[in-house]
Amino acid sequence: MTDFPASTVLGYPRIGPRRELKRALESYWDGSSDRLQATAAQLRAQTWLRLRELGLAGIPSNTFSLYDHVLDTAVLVDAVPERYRHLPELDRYFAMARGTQELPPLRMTKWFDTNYHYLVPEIDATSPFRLASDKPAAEYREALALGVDTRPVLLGPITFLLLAQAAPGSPEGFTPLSRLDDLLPVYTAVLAELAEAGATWVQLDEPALVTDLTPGQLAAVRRAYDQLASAGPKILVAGYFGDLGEALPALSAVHGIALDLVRGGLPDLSLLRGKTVVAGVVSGRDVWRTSPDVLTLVDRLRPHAAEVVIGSSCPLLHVPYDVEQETDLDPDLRDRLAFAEQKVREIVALSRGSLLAGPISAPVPAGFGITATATRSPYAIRAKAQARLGLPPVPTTTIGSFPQTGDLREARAALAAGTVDVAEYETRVRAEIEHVIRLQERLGLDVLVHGEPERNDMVQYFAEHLDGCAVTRHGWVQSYGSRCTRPPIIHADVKRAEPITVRWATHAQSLTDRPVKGMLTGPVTIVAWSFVRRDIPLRDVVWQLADALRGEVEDLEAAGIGIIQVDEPALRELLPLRQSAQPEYLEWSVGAYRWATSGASDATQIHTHLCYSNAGEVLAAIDALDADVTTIESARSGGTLLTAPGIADYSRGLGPGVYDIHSPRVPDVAEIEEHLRKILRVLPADRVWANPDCGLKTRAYAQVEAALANLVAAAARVRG
Ligand code: MET
Ligand SMILES: [Zn+2]
Repeated sequence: MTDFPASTVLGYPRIGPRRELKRALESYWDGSSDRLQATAAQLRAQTWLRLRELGLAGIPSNTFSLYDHVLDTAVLVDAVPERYRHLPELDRYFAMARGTQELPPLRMTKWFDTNYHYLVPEIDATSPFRLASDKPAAEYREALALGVDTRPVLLGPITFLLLAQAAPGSPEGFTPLSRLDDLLPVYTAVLAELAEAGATWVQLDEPALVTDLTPGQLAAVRRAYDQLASAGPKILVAGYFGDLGEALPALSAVHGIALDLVRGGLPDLSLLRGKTVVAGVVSGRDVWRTSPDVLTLVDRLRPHAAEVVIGSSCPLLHVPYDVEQETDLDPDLRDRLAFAEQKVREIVALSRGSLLAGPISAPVPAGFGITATATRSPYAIRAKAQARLGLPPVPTTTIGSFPQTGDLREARAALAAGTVDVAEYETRVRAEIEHVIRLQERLGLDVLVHGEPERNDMVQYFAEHLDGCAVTRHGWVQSYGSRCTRPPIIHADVKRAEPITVRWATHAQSLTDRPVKGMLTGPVTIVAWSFVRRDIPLRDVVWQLADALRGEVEDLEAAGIGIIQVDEPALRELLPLRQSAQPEYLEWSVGAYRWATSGASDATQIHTHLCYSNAGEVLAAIDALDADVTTIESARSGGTLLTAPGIADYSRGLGPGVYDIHSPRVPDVAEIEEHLRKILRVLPADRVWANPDCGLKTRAYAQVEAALANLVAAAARVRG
């Protein structure tokens, strides 16, 4: 019995090979174009037809989203909070995604251990679910009209509910998963609609099944899939980013399972009997070529399953489109790479037994590992030495970046195109730094920043200046909505050839008497937001970066910079999905951070910054970082940090963000003041800092000036 196409991917990038979706969204939002839906349809068609042209047999649909697939699912099942309901359809969708001047958006957080962000659905105890959109069936029919019979993809009900949060005001102890039985009829209805439209297989994405589940949650998995398996189409459950473990037996009713064989191992093979198995052997999480050796895994599966299909380990959402566009990359490196398009070719070739071995591992010396232990003097001693900074109670500061203006982007493009030389470009950067310093002085902030105008991106900038890292020109990966990043590729041992940030920081400090914070990106974050070599352990790469940054910290200090921030927003992101692996990770990641920062003298104030944290979850690790001051996202996460157990005992400086920077909305003084007062009820005034949730680079100057003026005013009020 073989009825599933022989090769497939679980999903594909959707931002567009030239970021067409980004452009279409931005011009829709600013009202300059109404081509959004047309562009979206074009991108979908282009993807289906391209995948077919590449010879892929099983082509997915409904992997497209105007903003986020979790948000799409909330809209699909009508899990729309009351406050957005008065808005017409598309405005409502974007209000949930981005907020409006009146309404904050849904909370946003990271999708498992990736750098993709999803919007967190709010589920209450009683609002009925109903099928409120025909997006999956409409996209299925759209593809069919082009002659492509696709496999619709839905976010599975378990992952949807586990990622959701209880709506504000829900009864004590309420969990969204308790609404599963109310939700399943809606899924049954979508599946029936898809069957009716002609779909034979439907893929349900359930990455939450690779995390630790309680017996009650596992029972919910079984209940859900026992029911959905008979809804009409055949069901393929995709559990990616790890091992399905205990969840696999609970999926006994479904027709097919997609296994992530890059992140996870082979499961108990007896559980695959009679099933279609998609062998996810081509990695959707890195950019390295696949070896034909992976076919040995496929051979191990074959005798146990009804059929085995070659596939990607996860949706290809997290890799760029096409390595052929990277004409500037060193050809030896490029030969070792595969982006989405190349991965599809690999999958097709593997399914035909014709994948050739290519250069795979790095032609570089083996990495070195550092495992030094590093400590600074006790905090009390440091705090005394740092009193020289003369800061007021509740000092005001920002997280580092100021708006990246069109001028700056133009200057960078001109530099890349060679129409502006380095000297001219740097003159413009210096002028921008001066502008940012003057603005902060005018606003009355206490600890200033240089604004990061020289950085296109907080990770890429360091990758450009470190040996062993390469950057791409077109390798964009969606981060959220219209936002993309170009993850660098760490392909060899990392070394710092010369100081990276010192001249920008010292220029900024030369312009003012107030302290300027030096600004570095931490080792874990650089690794989390890059594609990393596979031939040495991740921890060794992190430690190599930590050693390079340690040199930079020492150089900044020697150049007279008294406050140095080492950002680790991705610390939690790399936290292994299974609890059993977390302590080891935290030990080496925290150790690397301390190695990077512990060369600083007592009088130098070390800051760190975290976001997307569910900070309560990693409070012990934050504490172990031993930074003098930690600024952290809080407003956007609804202030949950302040109720985290142990928060009152946190003994060093803490700046829970007082407003969300992801939204264009300007917070007023009273709102910020209220946030600060809440913080001050939990923490003593001599440890509290006033700052936004995160950097300001995605905002416009008008918003930033207004918001920071209100921040300074609010801090002044609480000081009194
Ligand atoms: C995602 S964390 C950002 C930190 C960085 N220093 C900034 O302000 O942009
Ligand atoms: Zn941040």
